[in-house]
Amino acid sequence: MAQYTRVAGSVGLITLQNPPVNALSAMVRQGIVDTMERALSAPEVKSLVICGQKETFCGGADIREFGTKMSGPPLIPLIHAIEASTKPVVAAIEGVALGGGLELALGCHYRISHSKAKLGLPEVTLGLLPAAAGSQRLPRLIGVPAALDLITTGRHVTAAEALQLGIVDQVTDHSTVDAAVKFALSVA
Ligand SMILES: CC/C=C\CC(=O)SCCNC(=O)CCNC(=O)[C@H](O)C(C)(C)COP(=O)(O)OP(=O)(O)OC[C@H]1O[C@@H](n2cnc3c(N)ncnc32)[C@H](O)[C@@H]1OP(=O)(O)O
Repeated sequence: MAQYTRVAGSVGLITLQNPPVNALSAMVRQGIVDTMERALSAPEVKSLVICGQKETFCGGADIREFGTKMSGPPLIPLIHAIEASTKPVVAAIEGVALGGGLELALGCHYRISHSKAKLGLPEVTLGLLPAAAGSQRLPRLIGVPAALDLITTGRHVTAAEALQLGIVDQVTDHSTVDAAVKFALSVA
């Protein structure tokens, strides 16, 4: 699921909650849809931050649901709705942003990463390609050669490399959520 709180007066904070890596289960996807709707319809909320609980952003699709019947809202329109949000959305990336987790972050307008975070599109290691528009958003953000490298190798990049490539906008050694909330206030 996803928890919604309002912080710093005008920032809607959406926290993904699905231990151990906040994977995008049906309940988490539904939680994102519900909390986004709540934040977008609240006039006092001017910008949003999406983070994961327990210092991990998101490990991607929930591998425990592989081979089960699809339920809950699909990921592609959900990420599109975030991208289309009239209120700026900032991803606060700690731990990992992998697969669908990075695709979710790529749909946000800005990404702030902790210095120890790892980001990547490891779908190829499962015999898949990024299917939630990561294969379009990543090349748009960092160019085709760098995106092709990440998509075809599935390698994880450090926060420092992600900053150098242009995947993230800022890296912090301190509280990523605090940095993302400050950033969200500045772009509201
Ligand atoms: C439309 C399609 C959208 C998206 C496609 C995808 O997202 S494909 C999936 C992409 N994600 C991955 O491939 C991530 C796979 N996981 C890892 O690489 C590592 O587990 C990770 C996250 C780097 C953590 O590594 P670490 O060595 O720290 O721990 P460990 O591998 O032992 O994992 C800890 C527990 O987390 C569980 N877990 C990991 N990933 C997922 C996941 N995606 N969904 C559900 N659960 C996940 C793992 O099973 C361990 O559980 P445990 O009960 O402790 O054994």
